[in-house]
Amino acid sequence: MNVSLEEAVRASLSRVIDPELRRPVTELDMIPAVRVVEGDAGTTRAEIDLQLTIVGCPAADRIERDVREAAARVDGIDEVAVDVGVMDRQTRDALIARLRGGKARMPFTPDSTTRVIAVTSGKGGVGKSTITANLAVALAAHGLRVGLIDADVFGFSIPGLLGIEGAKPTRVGEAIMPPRAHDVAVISIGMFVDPGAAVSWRGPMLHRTVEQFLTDVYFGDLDVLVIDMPPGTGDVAISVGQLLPHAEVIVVTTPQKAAADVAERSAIVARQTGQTVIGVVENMAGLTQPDGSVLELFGSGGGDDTAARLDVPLLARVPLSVGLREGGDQGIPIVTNEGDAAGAAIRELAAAVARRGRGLAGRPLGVTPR
Ligand SMILES: Nc1ncnc2c1ncn2[C@@H]1O[C@H](COP(=O)(O)OP(=O)(O)OP(=O)(O)O)[C@@H](O)[C@H]1O
Repeated sequence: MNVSLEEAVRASLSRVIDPELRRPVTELDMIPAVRVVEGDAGTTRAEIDLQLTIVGCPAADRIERDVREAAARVDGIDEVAVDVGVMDRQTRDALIARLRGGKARMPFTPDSTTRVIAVTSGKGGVGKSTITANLAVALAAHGLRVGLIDADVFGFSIPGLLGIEGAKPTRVGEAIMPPRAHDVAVISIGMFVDPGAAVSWRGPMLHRTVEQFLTDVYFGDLDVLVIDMPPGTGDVAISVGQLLPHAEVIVVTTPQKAAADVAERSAIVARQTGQTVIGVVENMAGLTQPDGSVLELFGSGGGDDTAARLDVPLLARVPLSVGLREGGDQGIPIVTNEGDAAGAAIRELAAAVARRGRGLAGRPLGVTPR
């Protein structure tokens, strides 16, 4: 037994990160034992016990490979043997409880450090989900830890927009591990229902689903949680309002006057629940043609009009863009493409949102009563 080499192997393993839990495997009770022994022909062999959180862990191969490589990098280690097993239930439950800080309750409370940004619209088809998916990816590109909840239960489209259609969350005990795409942890009702199935739930079921997404999904520590709201002012909007009264709301509208009218209503519902409307995004704004003229397919003025009526800033004007639409169809967010004007507008939106920081809305002020 070589104690200092064992310590060196452990130190190297502490840099192996579980891709789902986003923590070092050594902090996750996944490495119960490291032994350094003399191998055949006088070599020095590291023997590592690796305990995965669940049977059939989708990241198993990657974790095992990373563990093997990390141990092999240690000076003085000639061979590595990894014995892969699975945690017993007690260890797993204790781990999940520890990760959640002992909290079985919703972590996104007003006093948490995670900003919640709900993206809403008055009516469907204005590009709310496309803007939300791109905004989340652009915020992650700023180095923020970002989660995304697709609360558009009846019209979920986020998995497709991010190129993870068919991805399933992993269950670790009671906790649900969200799939990741473009550095964003994503959960959607689309991951739980059969492909092509229509969701036709009533209010209490919708409320429970939103609650479960907020409570049972393990997002880890997030800087920002972005929520793709269903269009309009229905049950989900009210549930999110009750569960997340401190959320900041972005209203998406088109330049059309009729869209601006209904957009205002969704903002009013948000305000009634105590949420703060931080601004408006005008989507499908004028498209610059090759000859330099601007095609205003949906008219103009809807964004400014909505912002003025709500007394909030117009945060971005996102032009009509073939690239944005194609990117959505292909699951490649346009913000990853430097050349597109719509992508640039959403990146600027993300920069403005990131700059804004978290306001005091719904937050305990920490004033000591006298
Ligand atoms: N700026 C844009 N330029 C071109 N096409 C766009 C733009 N924004 C969105 N689209 C397209 O418009 C359609 C509707 O977009 P999206 O699904 O994001 O709308 P939505 O408001 O979320 O709708 P719903 O709430 O009904 O799900 C999609 O096909 C999308 O690719």
